[in-house]
Amino acid sequence: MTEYRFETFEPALENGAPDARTTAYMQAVRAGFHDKRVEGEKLRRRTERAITDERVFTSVYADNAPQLALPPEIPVATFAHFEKTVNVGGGRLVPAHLITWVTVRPTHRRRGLLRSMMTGNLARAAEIGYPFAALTVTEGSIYRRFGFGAATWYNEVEVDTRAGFQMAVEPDRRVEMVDPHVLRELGPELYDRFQQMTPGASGRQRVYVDVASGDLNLSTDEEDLATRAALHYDEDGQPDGYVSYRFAGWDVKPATVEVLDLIAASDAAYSSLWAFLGAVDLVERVQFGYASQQSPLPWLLTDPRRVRVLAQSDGMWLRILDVKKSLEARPYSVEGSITLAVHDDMDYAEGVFRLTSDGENGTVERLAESADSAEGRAADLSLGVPELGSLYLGGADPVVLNRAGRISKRSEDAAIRARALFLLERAPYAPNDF
Ligand SMILES: CC(=O)SCCNC(=O)CCNC(=O)[C@H](O)C(C)(C)COP(=O)(O)OP(=O)(O)OC[C@H]1O[C@@H](n2cnc3c(N)ncnc32)[C@H](O)[C@@H]1OP(=O)(O)O
Repeated sequence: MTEYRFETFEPALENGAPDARTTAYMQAVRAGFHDKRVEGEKLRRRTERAITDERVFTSVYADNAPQLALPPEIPVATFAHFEKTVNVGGGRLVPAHLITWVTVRPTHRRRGLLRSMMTGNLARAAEIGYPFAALTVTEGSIYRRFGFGAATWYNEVEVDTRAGFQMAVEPDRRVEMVDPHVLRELGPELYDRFQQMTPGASGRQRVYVDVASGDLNLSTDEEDLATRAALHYDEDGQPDGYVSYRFAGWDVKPATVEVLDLIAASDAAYSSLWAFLGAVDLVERVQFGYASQQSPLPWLLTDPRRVRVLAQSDGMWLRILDVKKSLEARPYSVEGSITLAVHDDMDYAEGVFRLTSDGENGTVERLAESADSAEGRAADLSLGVPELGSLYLGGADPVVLNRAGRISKRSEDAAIRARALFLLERAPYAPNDF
């Protein structure tokens, strides 16, 4: 039987190049996601970004490799975690444990390596005291078993900008084109303002700035000279939003602009940036992969049918580790109280909890250790920890989850009361993966 060795470490550069352990890890991740090998300067830059994001790597090594097989220094499985804040509503930014770069080599899959890495990692996150962990997924069927539930969603949209594109309410159009490099500094500043006003938005990794500013084309790993950018200015002449985009090429029909990033720290910026995109000549279509599901976009246009949703995707999945901390961290906008019986196979969130809101803050009292107790049987709602993750930012509707049999209610109006309690000022949205 293969023996496995687990090692957790920080990526590092040595004499300007990633050290051997980091290089081997990065190559294993690339292989796990079917990406080309990267070497030299490109590998150094990728490693630098991981260091900037303060990612912590876990590698799993197999103890033996037959002749000609990949050498034992190349991990057979990888995992990474890092900390970023997540807006849990009302501009409250909570440090969260983010998980990424989970791969297992095909010849070692389904032997429990993901399970080992995940259970060990979540245990450490809970011990440190994170209220929740989060990840974005390649497949929707993997992470529920570890207690994660989808909590934010986004749409891939395309907008028909041919003749006749018209704004329903004329925006201020205080938009100017800029050298995309200005976003190296300005992009993160504007993103911070956007994050502050957007429930579900998490601190973003370095790669998003590099793409928005044209420093990185993800397909070539090189600078992208096709990147263009525009800023919106507020009444005082200060930037409060940007769009970064590229023309898809003359071979693409209809002529298309691909939005790389669109970050608006005001509604005026949002509508003026779309008005700008709709006015780019020789272009018939604008595509954006990370549009909010409940954005004002269709309402901005005289013809809402010009916005077509090409795909819907779940974004961030949450794993509540501490029910009391999580529910008390977020704000509430209505007064009320509800009891929740939460089932958690991994035990972190198991129990019966009473959430009471004064219309602003919530307090949580733990009524019983087990959801299968008498208190649990009397609770208003009974649900699994993944469903609690989905409800947490107000993104999933408890009435719908109840209809799907994913949560059960003990009192007639419990799901409707939960809906009102959990709703935040905006639908949760994060314009990125991690
Ligand atoms: C946060 C992120 O990084 S998302 C990226 C995830 N990675 C990828 O998609 C890369 C390609 N896939 C892989 O590398 C691997 O197949 C992984 C990481 C998804 C799974 O790794 P494995 O070591 O095979 O998983 P492991 O053996 O620990 O399985 C644990 C459980 O998950 C289940 N499982 C594993 N992969 C999948 C899957 N793709 N779909 C559904 N269930 C899965 C297993 O059946 C097992 O179920 P059980 O608890 O009922 O026994």
